[in-house]
Amino acid sequence: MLLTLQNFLSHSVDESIKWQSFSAQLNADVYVESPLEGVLIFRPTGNLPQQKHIVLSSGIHGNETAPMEICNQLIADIASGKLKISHALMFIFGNLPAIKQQTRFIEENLNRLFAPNIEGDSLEVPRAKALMQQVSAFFKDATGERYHYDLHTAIRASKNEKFAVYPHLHGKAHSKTELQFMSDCGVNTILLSQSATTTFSYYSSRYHDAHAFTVELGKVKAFGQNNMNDFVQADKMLRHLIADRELTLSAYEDCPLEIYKVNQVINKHHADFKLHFSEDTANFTDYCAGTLLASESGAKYYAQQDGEAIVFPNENVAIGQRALLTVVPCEL
Ligand SMILES: O=C(O)CCC(=O)N[C@@H](CCC(=O)O)C(=O)O
Ligand SMILES: [Zn+2]
Repeated sequence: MLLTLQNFLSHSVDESIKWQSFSAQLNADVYVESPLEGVLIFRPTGNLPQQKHIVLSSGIHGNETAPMEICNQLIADIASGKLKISHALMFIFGNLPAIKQQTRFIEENLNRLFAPNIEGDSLEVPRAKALMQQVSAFFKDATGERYHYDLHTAIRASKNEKFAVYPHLHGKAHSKTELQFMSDCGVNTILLSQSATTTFSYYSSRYHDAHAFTVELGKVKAFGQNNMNDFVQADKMLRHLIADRELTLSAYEDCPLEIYKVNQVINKHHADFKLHFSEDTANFTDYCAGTLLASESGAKYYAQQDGEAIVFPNENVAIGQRALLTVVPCEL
């Protein structure tokens, strides 16, 4: 089992290994179980009061490698005893066939399928259902706070290299502590979503009352091409979160946060959907009010305010899906 945990990612995508669930006492302090392919749970031995329940997911998009490499190393270090744990932890490698093929998804974007009543024929639908079941079971008995950081990397370069989407909270207050944690991870730009979505982080936030974020740690690169120095701060803070009962964070006033709110969610309705800026335009490039950003049969989409910036532009998404977000600076 130790061998498996030294490279759980490889184990999860190795077609020559017939996957089997397992559970075992890892050492005197840690119990480990793998209830589903690509899913691993560590629990501290003994009933620690107020322990956190923390989900770290990566590979929800199969080509976003840096977060998987970070999580794989965290797992290996817990397995070897180098990294102690103070909380219940669930690691998820999301879209295993897509990870094997080094592609964003196989048939459908997994990160649009996290809705309790999701139905569909794609390869990704049963995986989304199984992951929602796992997360529900994990959070079910949590007495302390719940957390879910869904770790990604973005297709485009970004003016603000690391950023996080804070799912819509339906009137609940945003957590300043969570923003301090993000900032200490090197994630200084936060997008406040203004509507319900079917992303994994929204699912955990909405249905499990977890502190949840989609965290964009940089730009997509192939396995082995990531410069792990780019993730030192995030890695350090994740280790601190995992190992210590309480977090020590920078004061909110000292966090160099840039907060934006989503202004427009622009979905693609027709095959001729077209962006009106170049392919190498970085996320957070901003425009003057009235600039044409995108068009398709029967519709033109403009910047509505000076300083409105683009995020996640992608004209190749499936019809009906989000092709562009626009964001504007705001206060919390
Ligand atoms: O760079 C891109 O265009 C996409 C990067 C990515 O996968 N982003 C997530 C964001 C999810 C959210 O809005 O919370 C996604 O599109 O699924
Ligand atoms: Zn992604």
